[in-house]
Amino acid sequence: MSRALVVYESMFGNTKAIAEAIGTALAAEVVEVSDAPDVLPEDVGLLVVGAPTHAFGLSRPATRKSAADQAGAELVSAGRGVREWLDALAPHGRRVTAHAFDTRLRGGWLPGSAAKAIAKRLRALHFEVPERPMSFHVTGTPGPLLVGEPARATAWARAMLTGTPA
Ligand SMILES: Cc1cc2nc3c(=O)[nH]c(=O)nc-3n(C[C@H](O)[C@H](O)[C@H](O)COP(=O)(O)O)c2cc1C
Repeated sequence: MSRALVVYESMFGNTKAIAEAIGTALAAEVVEVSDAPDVLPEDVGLLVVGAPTHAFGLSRPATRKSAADQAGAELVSAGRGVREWLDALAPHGRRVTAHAFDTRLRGGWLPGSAAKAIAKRLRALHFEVPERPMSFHVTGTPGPLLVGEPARATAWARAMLTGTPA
């Protein structure tokens, strides 16, 4: 039977919390990006990928360093980011559905989103990406998430299973 896999990158733990809400709703394995497989397991039919928005897109070593300096001992992702993982991911040659999400600051004044960059890369890797990327919002760089965002993530994930937009 086909299963779901959730892969996340997170500096302060906010993207991790959203990934875990999605993972629970999908009964999926949830893995931090440094532990994510570079060859997608054969039985994965649904992939969900999330990362924090850094400098209008996906993190880079320099933005992760800046986040790590702020996070201190609380740092979650100490290794590679989703950008480097997707660069390393082997072609899978079969139909796999994928969804992209990010966390980002609330309000609309900053352009760009890591989720958009993830969706673009997933499509380039021949994943089926059926919907627009999804953003969940934090109140400041270290968080916390806006009240209700984990519940919104749960609803989004449930909608993936039924094919209805959240
Ligand atoms: C170096 C750096 C750059 C950032 N750039 C952006 C940005 O361009 N747009 C935005 O909305 N948030 C930006 N943020 C805020 C992050 O999106 C926020 O820290 C993240 O959602 C927290 O998730 P995490 O706890 O999983 O790391 C930035 C944060 C850092 C540390």
